Amino acid sequence: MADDFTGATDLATNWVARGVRTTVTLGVPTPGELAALAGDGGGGDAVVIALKSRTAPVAEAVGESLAALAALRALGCERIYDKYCSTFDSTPRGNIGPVADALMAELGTGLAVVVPSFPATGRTVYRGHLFVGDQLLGDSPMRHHPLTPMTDASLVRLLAPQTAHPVTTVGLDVVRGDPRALRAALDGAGGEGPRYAVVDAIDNGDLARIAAATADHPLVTGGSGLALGLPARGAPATGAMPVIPGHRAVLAGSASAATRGQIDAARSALPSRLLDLAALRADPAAEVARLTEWARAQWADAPGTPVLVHSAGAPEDIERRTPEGQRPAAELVEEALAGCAVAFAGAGARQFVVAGGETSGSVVRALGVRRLELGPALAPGVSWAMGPDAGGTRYNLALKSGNFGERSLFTSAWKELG
Ligand SMILES: Nc1ncnc2c1ncn2[C@@H]1O[C@H](COP(=O)(O)OP(=O)(O)OP(=O)(O)O)[C@@H](O)[C@H]1O
Ligand SMILES: O=C(O)[C@@H](O)C(=O)CO
Repeated sequence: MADDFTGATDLATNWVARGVRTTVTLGVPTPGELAALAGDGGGGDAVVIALKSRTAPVAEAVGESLAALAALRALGCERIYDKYCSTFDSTPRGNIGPVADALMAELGTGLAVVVPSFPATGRTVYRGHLFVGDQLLGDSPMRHHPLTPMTDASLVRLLAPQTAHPVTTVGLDVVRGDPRALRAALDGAGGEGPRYAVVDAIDNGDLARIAAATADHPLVTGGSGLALGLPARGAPATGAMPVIPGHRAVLAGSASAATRGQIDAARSALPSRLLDLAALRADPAAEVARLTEWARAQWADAPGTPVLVHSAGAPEDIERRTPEGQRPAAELVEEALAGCAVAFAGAGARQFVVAGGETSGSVVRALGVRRLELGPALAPGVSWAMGPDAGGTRYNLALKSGNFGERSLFTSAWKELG
């Protein structure tokens, strides 16, 4: 299970790359959807349930995660991967700790590894500290995140306030040493109550060692990198994803540095609009209608051209304090981009790149898409996918984590769709 929608396709991308046939469900499957998944052979070798729980109230995040666990068990899943952000996005109150505590209790396991490392995207863990490229997490642009500013890099200090269980570390020397010593360090059978082990990993070889040592663990937690540690089961398990013809749009509600770079690179090539927070506060529906008229005009002028709607081209666009008596910008932006998705779909858009996990959650829920099959990969942790809404209208969706992808992604992604 993943705590946001881009995280879900990120994990699925890595499993698919290792030859694991993977289905993504958007939200906890209903009994009917579970029956359909079971009928399709359990959805493949793995199922990822995408939640929108990263910034939800703690009790809601725990409740949704336990519901996801029940659904996965009903499908016969024996090993659970609790996927959170590779930059450990959370607040001192949660939700990473409370969710993992609840999963450990439910699964009756004595130890859960904590492995945010994802070297292909620059996330590495050394001596229990999380790096983003060359910077410690707390010095990286993540310190300015609108919802979960990350101002420390010590995973022990970040996790400890979120859980009553001890948080221990396993150093790179142990990871790279005798596999029996690594297994022993990750043995949760001590009987002293549950604990966490933050495990160092700075390359994919380290992740493979950790994956081997935890192969019989009922629960692992981390970013998606650990999935790359699985032995490959053959060629990447992408099916032949159908390309759904229709207009194209990029909806970027991520304010992360990589997304801002992608917006900057795309603005000279694509027609673009920055969301106007004042106009959204005055009349959100009218603003979405204006954007839709504008998009229609762009598609009429240049069929096949993607339009770009974004909420933060520069750090100054990020509203850090909500004006007295007003709705928070994050809520307005998510609602507006979800509204654009529905209205653009009504105008014939079928291919969307969506940037940001919370944003993707809002957009995909609004479109009513509940299940995705993965297609070609666009970048580490990012793939095209295809999913239908309740009425059977199908979409190609690339749900891009805020900090993932090359600068050119918003213009280059479309090549994969022909
Ligand atoms: N200009 C802005 N001012 C304040 N908040 C904004 C602004 N633009 C976007 N936001 C909000 O910031 C949040 C960004 O979160 P989101 O998860 O979508 O992106 P991200 O954190 O960059 O991506 P990911 O979680 O995949 O790393 C959203 O709730 C969005 O509505
Ligand atoms: O792990 C990551 O960095 C991403 O999948 C993510 O969760 C961003 O929301």
